[in-house]
Amino acid sequence: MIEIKNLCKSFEERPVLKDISTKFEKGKTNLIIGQSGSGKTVLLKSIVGLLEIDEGEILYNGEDVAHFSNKERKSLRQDIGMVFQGGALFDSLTVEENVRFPLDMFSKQTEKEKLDRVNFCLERVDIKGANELYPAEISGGMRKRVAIARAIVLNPKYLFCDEPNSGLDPMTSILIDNLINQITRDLDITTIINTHDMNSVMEIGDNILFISHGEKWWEGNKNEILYTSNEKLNDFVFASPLYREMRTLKKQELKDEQS
Ligand SMILES: Nc1ncnc2c1ncn2[C@@H]1O[C@H](COP(=O)(O)OP(=O)(O)OP(=O)(O)O)[C@@H](O)[C@H]1O
Repeated sequence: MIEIKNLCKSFEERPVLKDISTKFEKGKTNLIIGQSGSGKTVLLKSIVGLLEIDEGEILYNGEDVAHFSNKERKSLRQDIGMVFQGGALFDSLTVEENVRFPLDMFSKQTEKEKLDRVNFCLERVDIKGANELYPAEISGGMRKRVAIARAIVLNPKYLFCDEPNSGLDPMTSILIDNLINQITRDLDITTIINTHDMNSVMEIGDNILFISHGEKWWEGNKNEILYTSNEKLNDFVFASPLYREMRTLKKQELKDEQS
């Protein structure tokens, strides 16, 4: 589990995150949503330690990272898998080399063990026979799968994904969402996803944090969001007639399940 307490972050005295507290639970898909520029990426980067915070606490399994020794920080870094916006694969490396990269950096496994692990992870994300291909030779959806395989190759406890569906068609987005959701449960890890995708919100949001202008406005799960009276959140999530329609259908589905 990851907990943040009273987190504040400014850039040149311009506050970007204002006193945010929340918990991201283990074995659950935690989503951060909010308008463009609301502070989602800054929050994610602060949690993984890519940005220094001004105030507050970031606790991994109850331990404040501010008090970690260098050794503990290094160990935490290896427990973190990241799927960056756009995938961020190395263009000059093959699919296999991309996924093996963290193993080459951090593990002392033999070549055979590394190859077995790479193939296991590629199979886990449903990619077979693409080991020798380069990122430019595969589709956007496959590149996301490779990025996920690379993110889980070191068996992380925490998985961070920044806009994993950006640039994907709706069908592929659903497949990627389901894959991340399933991996989160199978590996029992803490997953945090930044997203704009309202379909993700309604399908895989075990825990949803809504931020606006750097402030926490709402949190809850994918069922609770259907019934929220929070005006700002409603305007953001159910702005389009399509999503309002989807909300009606989902509410009916929930009623049917309960009766
Ligand atoms: N390194 C930086 N220096 C100065 N300002 C920054 C920096 N990084 C982010 N910001 C500012 O912080 C605010 C929040 O940015 P952030 O990237 O977190 O938004 P976001 O919610 O992730 O947006 P999007 O959905 O478009 O990716 C923006 O106003 C941005 O300009």
